Amino acid sequence: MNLFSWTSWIRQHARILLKAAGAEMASVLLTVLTAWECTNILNGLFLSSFHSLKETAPDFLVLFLALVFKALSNHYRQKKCLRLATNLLYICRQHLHRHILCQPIKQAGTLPVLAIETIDALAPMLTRVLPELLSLLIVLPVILLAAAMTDGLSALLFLATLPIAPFLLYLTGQVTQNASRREWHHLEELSAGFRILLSGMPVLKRFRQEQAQRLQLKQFSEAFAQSSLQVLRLAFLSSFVLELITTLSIAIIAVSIGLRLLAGRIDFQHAFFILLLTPEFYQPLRQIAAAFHSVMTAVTAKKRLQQEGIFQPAELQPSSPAEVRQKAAPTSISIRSLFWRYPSAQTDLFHGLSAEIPAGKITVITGPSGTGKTTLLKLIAGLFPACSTMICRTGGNGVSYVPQTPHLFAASLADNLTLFHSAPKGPLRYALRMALLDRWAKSLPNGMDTQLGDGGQPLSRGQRQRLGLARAFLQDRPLLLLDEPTAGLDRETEQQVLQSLCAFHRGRTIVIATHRPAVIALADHQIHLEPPEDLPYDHHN
Ligand SMILES: Nc1ncnc2c1ncn2[C@@H]1O[C@H](COP(=O)(O)OP(=O)(O)OP(=O)(O)O)[C@@H](O)[C@H]1O
Repeated sequence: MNLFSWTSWIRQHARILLKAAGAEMASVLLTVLTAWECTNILNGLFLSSFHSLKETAPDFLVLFLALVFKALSNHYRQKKCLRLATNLLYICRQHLHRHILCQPIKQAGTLPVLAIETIDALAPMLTRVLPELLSLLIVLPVILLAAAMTDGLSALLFLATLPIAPFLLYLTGQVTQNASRREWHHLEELSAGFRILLSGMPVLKRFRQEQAQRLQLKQFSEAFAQSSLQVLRLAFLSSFVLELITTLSIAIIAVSIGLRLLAGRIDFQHAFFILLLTPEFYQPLRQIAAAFHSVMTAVTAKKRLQQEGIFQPAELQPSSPAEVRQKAAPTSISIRSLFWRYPSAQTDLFHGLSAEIPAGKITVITGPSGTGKTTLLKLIAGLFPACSTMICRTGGNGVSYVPQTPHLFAASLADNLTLFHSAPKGPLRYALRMALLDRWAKSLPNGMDTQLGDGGQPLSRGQRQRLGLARAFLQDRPLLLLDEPTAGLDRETEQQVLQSLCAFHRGRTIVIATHRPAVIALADHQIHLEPPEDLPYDHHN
């Protein structure tokens, strides 16, 4: 994954990063202003021109405003970084889910760790480290410039002490990497151990062996605890060393200023100004050191996700309905000598099945119950792994599959329709109208924001099916696969749905598994499946 290939990542999030960088720039300029005002006030009150507090009032006002605006810009920058992190986690989870649905993950025991711990570990990288990296890039040059304009020697000392901390970070990073990798490995072992234990619990209980497993689980958790402690120890050590280095650097600069102040080679106002800026200069480095553990964890987590093959760089953008809404050539499908059986079955469901699905036409798959209509649709949709030479798709990419009972989430109607993507209102209304759900949606007290219960409560079976259809209309892909789309509908509603399908099908390929005569009558092409005794068969209409 190129999440941390900075060039592509920065390109994708350029706008939000620019806003965060703008806020950081404002914040550092306000820091310089605050330091200047502080020195001005102290200088005025104790050493020179001002005689009363009243005369310092304008400086106090500027100081107060600078502090307020600095807090606001910090808050704004933090908000932007949080948004980046949320976005990143959303994309990561989306890829993980896609990965799980497309190809089963080899070691199912690692799944909870991947889904929860590994992906969550990426967040602090953006919420804690990214703001500090931004600071590093913006704060350092600005403060260096301010120092150079005030006192050249201090600026030189800043420059000389600066590379020590990153060099140390690099060295500790090398050491910590292995420890962090071990920590993840033990966490995955522990999770897999739990999973196996839970799935085997009925058998273990029957043979009264459940207590015997405690020892192994104990070993797993101890190994994980040890490796976590090792990482924390290293992280603590690296933070301590960096803290020490930055404190020493601050001390060197403070001593140099103090000596020159005593010798009269620098005036109080400038010396105090530099002294106030010095901790600010090293602050981003200290923060990065404090978040060093998060960095190491995020780097290892990223590698772990890459190893699972969950991310491909080009796939990083979420595919929203709007993005998929592209005009592509309708798909044609060629099924050649398809052999297929469910892993748990004794016989082939398809034994040398051949059929053609022409582009831009409505094809129905018919046949007695249990002959594999649903399975064939799933194979075409790519939900089951089948050899690509057996089912060959040409034309536009993108499939919408509407199962017999579409899965509905305990979420708003809009989210159920868009599958949690954002979509403009126009296409949403169009999709609902095409699925004959527009009047019903309008009658709802909260319209599109109405919350549905788990499994789509309180929608009727027909409404659920039509909501599945509305999803497909919204996705607008060149190949539409429908499993019994009118099974729960009365004749009149069925006719209306079929009219919608006819209107929608122009330029798209539609494949419908059905028993209903009205749907069969609509088709341009038919594939009839026979029960397995009649094998082998060939279906060209
Ligand atoms: N997950 C599964 N594991 C094992 N066998 C399955 C699985 N799903 C379906 N089958 C079997 O595969 C055969 C075909 O099922 P499928 O649902 O594709 O048939 P269908 O023609 O769509 O049936 P219907 O018209 O009743 O919907 C059936 O014998 C079914 O029992």
